[in-house]
Amino acid sequence: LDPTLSTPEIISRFQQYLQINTAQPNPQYYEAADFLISQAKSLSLESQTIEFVKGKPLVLLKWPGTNPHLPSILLYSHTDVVPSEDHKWTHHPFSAHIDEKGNIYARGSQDMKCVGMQYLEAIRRLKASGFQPLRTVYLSFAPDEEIGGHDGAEKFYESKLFDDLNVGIVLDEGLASPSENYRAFYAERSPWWLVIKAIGTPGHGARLYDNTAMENLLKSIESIRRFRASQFDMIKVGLKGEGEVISVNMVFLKAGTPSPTGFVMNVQPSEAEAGIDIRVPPTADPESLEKRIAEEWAPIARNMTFSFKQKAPVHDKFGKPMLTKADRSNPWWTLLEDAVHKAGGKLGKPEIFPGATDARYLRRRGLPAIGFSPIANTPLLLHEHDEFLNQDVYLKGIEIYEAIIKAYASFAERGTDKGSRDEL
Ligand SMILES: CSCC[C@H](NC(C)=O)C(=O)O
Ligand SMILES: [Zn+2]
Ligand SMILES: [Zn+2]
Repeated sequence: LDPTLSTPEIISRFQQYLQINTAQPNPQYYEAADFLISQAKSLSLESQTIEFVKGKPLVLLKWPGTNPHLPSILLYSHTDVVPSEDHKWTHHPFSAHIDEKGNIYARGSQDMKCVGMQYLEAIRRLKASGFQPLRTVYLSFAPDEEIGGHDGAEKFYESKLFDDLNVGIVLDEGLASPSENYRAFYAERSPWWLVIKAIGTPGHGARLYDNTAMENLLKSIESIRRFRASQFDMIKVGLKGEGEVISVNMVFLKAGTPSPTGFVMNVQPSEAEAGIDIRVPPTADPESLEKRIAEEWAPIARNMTFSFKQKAPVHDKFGKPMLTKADRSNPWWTLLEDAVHKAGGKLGKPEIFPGATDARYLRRRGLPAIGFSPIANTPLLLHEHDEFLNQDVYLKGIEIYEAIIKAYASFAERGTDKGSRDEL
């Protein structure tokens, strides 16, 4: 038996990848790229490293299919991870320590170094079994997802190089599921990062008068809170899923007249500002939200202005909601669902990803992507302390990908294989 397929070696390779410190803001991208290329060599995959931006390598691997005319499969992952407060972890976040339960502790163990390595391990098993892909399978390991993907996925998906890959379907990250059902995502919400600013008449802290900046801002905050509650209620009563409502969360408040000892206590300030993280589902009407912001949350009539730190499009470049079909009219969805079942897994109802992933830069072009991380029976710990993945869950995920990649790479039909929009 091939020793590289033994459990200790599989787990050790995962640990090696986890131990490379690719935390923002200073990810060791070249160490990660070297490791991935060494993995590619051991699997006889073709590899190239592309730096759309210097110092930020994207590693692209290729397993050529026997029919290069068919659209290819892209297995996508990002190599960077979010920072961690090391001293608050039970085990150091880059130790990849395995405890007595088989839980592997590391930043990136769920988000999403697991997925990147599972793709490779699934290919290792498929190669060992003698499987030959009909369609070409690409793997991309991209930088900077955690800081918006502008120097990674955004440039990659808009490149001529990407067009030349003739990609038919992309798999990107999903989320861990605490139940036995895997989660799969057919869309995501668009981040709108809004800053609203009120100005008003400054004055003595003891006076009651109208049109202060604080009062003006608080009126907006009240209105925002009512809207937030109305959205949250739809989740609470089970009418909508987490990704199906517009979420609105205050992330900063800025006001006051600074002094060397803190804030001046008896002056009402002339300016006050709030930052709001808004997530807009693809099915929402962006124009009515824009109207709400301009008329209710930051009306000029109340001396308010607003600006966006980020306002990701809700619709694709054809003006359609950015959705990948998640039903049996999309063969890629059908193949995924059937493969997961065949490998002994269960899939929950398809969902809208509540946060942002690199897949938005692809769906923006009207192309299909499915968000999927084969992590069941596991608490959702992405970006949290003590992020871990159990080694049995990890190994099961490899089997799941083995089934998916086999099904995707063997899929012979063409013409029907664009899963995003009817027109394609
Ligand atoms: C908008 S860039 C930041 C991306 C980040 N993604 C995740 C998955 O946490 C987010 O949704 O905030
Ligand atoms: Zn991620
Ligand atoms: Zn993340």
